[in-house]
Amino acid sequence: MEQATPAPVIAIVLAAGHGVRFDADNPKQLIKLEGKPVVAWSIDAFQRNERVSDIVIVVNERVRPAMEQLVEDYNFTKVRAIINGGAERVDSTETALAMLADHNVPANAKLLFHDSVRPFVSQRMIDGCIDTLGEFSAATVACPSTDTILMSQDLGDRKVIKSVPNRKECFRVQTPQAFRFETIRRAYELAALDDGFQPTDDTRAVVEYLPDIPVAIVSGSPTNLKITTQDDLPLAQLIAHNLKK
Ligand SMILES: Nc1ccn([C@@H]2O[C@H](COP(=O)(O)OP(=O)(O)OP(=O)(O)O)[C@@H](O)[C@H]2O)c(=O)n1
Ligand SMILES: C[C@](O)(CO)[C@H](O)COP(=O)(O)O
Repeated sequence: MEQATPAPVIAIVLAAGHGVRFDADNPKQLIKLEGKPVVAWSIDAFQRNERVSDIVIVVNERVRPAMEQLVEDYNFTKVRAIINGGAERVDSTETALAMLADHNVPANAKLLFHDSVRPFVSQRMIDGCIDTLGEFSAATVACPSTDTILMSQDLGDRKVIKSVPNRKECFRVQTPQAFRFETIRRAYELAALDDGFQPTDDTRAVVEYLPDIPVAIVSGSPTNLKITTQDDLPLAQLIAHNLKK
């Protein structure tokens, strides 16, 4: 009997941002933690996972030379392509989707989109995303919110509270965000018809444009932090130090 070919598992590491909130003159994806660039920590997690078959890195022109060099230096053998992203995160995702379609990646491929600046993604989270795509066609890593979240609105020049969602139902979204290729491609096709679409993550495209598709939550961790501003550095350095020990 013919065996069905297993779906490829492709990690897409988004590293085309300019890090304006961190320091636009010092790309945060390349700063070193315990001597290793932030993006190399991220790529390494997917390189080490035996179920991940391929890695695509999305870059901008400024970081490209350093990225090409570190892929060689760290012997990241699963990296199949380093492609140019776009102006916003959503544009970088779209570029990756177009490239995968051009390469005839099958519709059932499992795609894991990851922020290059979340260097401490764990094997448990990566495996959790891959497993969850056996049951759901969309999933995201997220962490229960320990703070109560406020929805705000403008009142003149002040922000005031509009509503207070139940904290027990609030999560802080992280990455990886995982999808069957056909699902995320369809969501982005629909989103492309909407001029106002400017989400900060990929799950939102599914939530808004494919409302019948549930997006499963995979348990995240506060250590899977995103390096966004300089304030995140001391904690990132501490985590890196403890992981290296
Ligand atoms: N056009 C963009 C914008 C962001 N990203 C990536 O998406 C992740 C999101 O993190 P974020 O903190 O928003 O990164 P930046 O966009 O670089 O930061 P800023 O908004 O401060 O400029 C990062 O790994 C970033 O490199 C991307 O690939 N393409
Ligand atoms: C995708 C994300 O990491 C989820 O927390 C985040 O939304 C992307 O970064 P940004 O700071 O919101 O642009």
